[in-house]
Amino acid sequence: MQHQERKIYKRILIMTAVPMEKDAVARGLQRAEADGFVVEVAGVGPASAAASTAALLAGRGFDLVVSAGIGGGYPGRAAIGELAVSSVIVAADLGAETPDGFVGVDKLGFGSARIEVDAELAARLTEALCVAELPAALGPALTLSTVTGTAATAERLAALIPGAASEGMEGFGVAAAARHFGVPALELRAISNAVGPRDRAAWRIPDALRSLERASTILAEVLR
Ligand SMILES: O=C(O)c1cccc(C(=O)CC[C@H]2O[C@@H](n3cnc4c(=O)[nH]cnc43)[C@H](O)[C@@H]2O)c1
Repeated sequence: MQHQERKIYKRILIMTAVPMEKDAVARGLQRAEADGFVVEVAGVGPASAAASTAALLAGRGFDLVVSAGIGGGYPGRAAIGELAVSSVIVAADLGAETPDGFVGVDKLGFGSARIEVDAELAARLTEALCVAELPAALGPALTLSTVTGTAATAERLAALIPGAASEGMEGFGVAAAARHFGVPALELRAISNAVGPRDRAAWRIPDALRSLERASTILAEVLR
């Protein structure tokens, strides 16, 4: 097996989209009696997330940024109430629509829609969550500006990004800001809904916030 270097992170910025996610993360960190963490609200969507994260990273000495919140889970990969840890963060709608379908920026040749994460940390966090009886999937975390609301789009995205585990609206924005400052990023989603046909009544936001709180305790323990 290839040896993966274990990096030590001491100053960690956690970006959530909304205050209720920030509060859940803060409760989890408090239970772990963690220090070195700052939790902030980024706003909803990749642009707001990137701008807020960049403003916080400028000159503040953070060495890891985590995008955390509730999210959609891809069927068969992450169920409601479970967790999803990013193996890579992907801007899934960054590209061009053509008569033959969607073409991503990588293929178009103007940048990349993928931001790599610290693979060793992602694997270690996923394992620690599972050991704590918080089922967690390790896989691509997709960022979209529009929440997926049809089976056709969910199937297209799952085929486009094999192994897609979660969907959110901020991860790539947070990670793009982190990359700009040379800081590694990770995404952690607590699943509130299945990615697929829109069924707002089936969303389980309180359950996902409870999972996010528990996962934040484990995140602090893993980073300690
Ligand atoms: O449509 C509604 O009534 C509604 C009410 C509350 C929240 C929403 C959202 O769309 C929340 C977006 C927010 O949550 C994340 N999120 C949660 N599930 C997903 C998803 O399946 N796909 C993308 N994003 C999701 C997202 O990161 C935002 O921060 C709607």
